[in-house]
Amino acid sequence: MVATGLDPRRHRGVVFDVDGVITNTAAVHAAAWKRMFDDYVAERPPAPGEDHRPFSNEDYVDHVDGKRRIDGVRDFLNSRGISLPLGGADDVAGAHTAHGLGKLKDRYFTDSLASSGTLLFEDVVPLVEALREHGVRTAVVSASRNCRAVLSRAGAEQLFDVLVDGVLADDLGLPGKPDPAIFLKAARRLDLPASACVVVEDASVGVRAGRRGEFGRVIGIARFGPPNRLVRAGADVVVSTLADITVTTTPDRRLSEVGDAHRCWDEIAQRLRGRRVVLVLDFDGTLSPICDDPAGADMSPRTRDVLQRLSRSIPVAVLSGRDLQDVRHRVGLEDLWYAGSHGFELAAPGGETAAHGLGEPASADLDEAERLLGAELREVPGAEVDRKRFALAVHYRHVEPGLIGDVLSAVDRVGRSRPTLRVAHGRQVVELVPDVEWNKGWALRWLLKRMGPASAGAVPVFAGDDYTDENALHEIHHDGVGVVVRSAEHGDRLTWAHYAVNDPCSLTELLAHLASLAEGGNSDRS
Ligand SMILES: O=P(O)(O)OC[C@H]1O[C@H](O[C@H]2O[C@H](CO)[C@@H](O)[C@H](O)[C@H]2O)[C@H](O)[C@@H](O)[C@@H]1O
Repeated sequence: MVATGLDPRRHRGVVFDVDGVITNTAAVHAAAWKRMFDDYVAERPPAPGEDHRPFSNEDYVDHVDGKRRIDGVRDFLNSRGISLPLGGADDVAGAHTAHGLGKLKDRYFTDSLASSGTLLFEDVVPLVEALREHGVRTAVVSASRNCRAVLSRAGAEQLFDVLVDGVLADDLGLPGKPDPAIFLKAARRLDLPASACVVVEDASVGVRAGRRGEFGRVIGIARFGPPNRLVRAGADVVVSTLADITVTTTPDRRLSEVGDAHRCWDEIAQRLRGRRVVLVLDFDGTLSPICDDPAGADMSPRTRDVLQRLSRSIPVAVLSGRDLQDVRHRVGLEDLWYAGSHGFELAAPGGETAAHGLGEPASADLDEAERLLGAELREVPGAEVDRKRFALAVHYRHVEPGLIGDVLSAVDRVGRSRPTLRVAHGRQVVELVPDVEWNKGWALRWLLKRMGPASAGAVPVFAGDDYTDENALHEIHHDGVGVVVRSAEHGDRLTWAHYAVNDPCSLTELLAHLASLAEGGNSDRS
């Protein structure tokens, strides 16, 4: 299991499940279920097709954990071939109906709650305080109708900004997990879109609900067992304690301090071996060496071969600042995913394109900026205006040093005068991009969600060279492997990367090792 980071600039809310995530009550629930089911099946006369073995931990995890009480009764009994009338809310505890058994379980639970010791896990308060310091809002969500009582016993009733519990869910007629309704209600009460919220869950049904609700990130927490079931359910990352979740905004290592990826290959291979891997790569300065003419950039045949080979074993995407069709054409491999304009649009293997729409409102301002800057910079020798669908780049690699300031201020002025645009910088290039919360990091997650089942729960590996790539390196800092391609232009700047290579050629050789690893062959370097 790994540590993971939340970035308050994009994760503006965190929605926690209660039992097993913030309170140590999963075991109390499990014991209450077991006592009720074991007594019931022991008394029930044997019948063909029915399985009367005692209720186990696996039964708790597979059929009951995270669900509404009535769904838990029904799903467990179904799994044993036992059918029971549903009954009604007025049934007495212990009546031989789903409602009656549910009520009995609830009585056992509330009786043991009264005598339980400390309920709040000790890693909860430090994380909630760190989130609050960074302005991240918090919610608790539970299918349990006892949620308020549990929080009160745990002394945590006032800790969170929003509470959505089983009582409210029933009043509103919200379906239980894996339907995401209860999580979406919490996001709405936080005044945030689901994409800006993180779900933290210990139950498979809850992880599935987070995914179905398209939350920004779904963190599984497996406090007492292996992470696999949560990974299978679609968790982006699985931690073993909330202390593994950090709230961070700045990198703390320089390019010179990051380990050479070739020398650290054994360590990288160890992190990736036996795991599913998704590879996302920047293009200019990463796959293709930087050259004087942006139109002349190309990948070596060797790099193309290695990418082709990789794409046979793992999903591979190229995520570029270039226009989508431009980068697709330059790489020229059909089986890859492509994202262009810094991830404002993408193409699946075969070419079907999609855009998430965030760039559209900026289109008219980009057209106007293209017209204005085209006219103004025509007189500046070497300045080159390069329009992509959702960005406008101005290259100044060939502008004499004394005039570069003029180019930068012209772009800055035009950008500032257009409400939908902002300025971004790259290698000898300044760009106007849609002024929305979007960058290569968000684009990387967007890609991963669309790359199909092979990318769900996989370890993301990303390589890039430029400032804009740092957003993607940051995004995967805690659950992936990030490689930066060093360059003299970038001196010794800070980076989120875990490893570095010296140039695109060296990256290609690293990717060749990755291909061997993905093919299951001997990936050790000779
Ligand atoms: O995200 P990327 O794939 O790295 O694209 C970033 C920009 O790359 C290109 O410009 C850079 O590469 C050129 C060719 O080597 C070089 O001449 C230029 O100075 C670099 O900035 C591309 O032309 C831009 O559109 C991309 O935004």
